[in-house]
Amino acid sequence: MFVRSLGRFGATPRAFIKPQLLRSVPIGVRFNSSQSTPPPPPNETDLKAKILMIFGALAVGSSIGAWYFKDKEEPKSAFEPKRSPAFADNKISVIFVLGGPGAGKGTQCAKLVNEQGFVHLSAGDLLRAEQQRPGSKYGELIALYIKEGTIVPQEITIALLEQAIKDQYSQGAVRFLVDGFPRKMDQALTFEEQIAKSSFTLFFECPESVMLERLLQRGKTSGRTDDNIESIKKRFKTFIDTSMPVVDHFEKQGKVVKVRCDQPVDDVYTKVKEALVSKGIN
Ligand SMILES: Nc1ncnc2c1ncn2[C@@H]1O[C@H](COP(=O)(O)OP(=O)(O)O)[C@@H](O)[C@H]1O
Ligand SMILES: O=c1ccn([C@@H]2O[C@H](COP(=O)(O)OP(=O)(O)O)[C@@H](O)[C@H]2O)c(=O)[nH]1
Repeated sequence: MFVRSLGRFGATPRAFIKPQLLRSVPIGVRFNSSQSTPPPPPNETDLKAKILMIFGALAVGSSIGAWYFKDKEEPKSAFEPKRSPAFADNKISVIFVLGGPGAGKGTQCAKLVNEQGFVHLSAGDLLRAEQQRPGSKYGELIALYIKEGTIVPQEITIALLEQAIKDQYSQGAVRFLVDGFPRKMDQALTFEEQIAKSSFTLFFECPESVMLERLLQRGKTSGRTDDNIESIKKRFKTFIDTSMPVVDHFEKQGKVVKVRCDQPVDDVYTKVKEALVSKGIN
């Protein structure tokens, strides 16, 4: 109500200025060039008094308006628009895949794609592709966030994911593994509100020492700007401080299945399949 009042009165005080008041302002610049001599300068005390009168009228007008409208609601449409996700009513199923950097999310997702017909969307891959897309206005920004191991503003990542899901959906895909996302609470809430509810989160638990070793190893060939010790330390910190609260959030809803991943790839995969079965996915 307060904000609405400001919008109504604060932005349009002119509605309360009487036209005759405007006309009576002795504006010195309003000088008729047909006059041979400029009119005498207005008396200063007179000028001040009139300016004060205008401000007074404005204040009184605003107060009267505010009082008049104070109990009146803005007219409501008969049909209040309902905010619902782009993919409501279980049109698609989305599994979030989370875990620390280097936990093996991408590796396991790739196996699920081959064997179970999921579409794998890695938020990190989408961001890296956007970063490299010629003409992207977000390229530099994304590069900076990735190197620093921080989370790219959600608007960018969610727009990329939404586009990718829509593209795939139009080709018939309905089962999605959304890998490395959501990494921050705002992303989790926005995605579920605007795109689709997640079925559950597959969370990979892995000791930091194992992840560090894997990332350093990956860094020898990945060409990634963040697979180096400085960036890795920052990524670990972001994971604990910013991403773990997301896992806790979904856990409270009973929507997390955890899998330990400090074992050989195929052993981890066996447990991944068991985890999916426990959630009704075969
Ligand atoms: N279970 C595993 N055992 C050993 N190495 C693994 C395992 N899973 C993944 N890796 C390797 O560790 C690195 C990180 O895996 P990746 O799937 O890219 O992790 P994430 O997507 O979580 O960052 C890759 O080089 C991958 O080959
Ligand atoms: O939703 C996301 C996912 C990824 N990233 C950025 O992309 C980087 C790499 O993420 P990716 O999932 O590719 O790699 P991982 O850290 O899991 O190995 C992260 O550190 C973030 O800087 C992001 O900002 N938002």
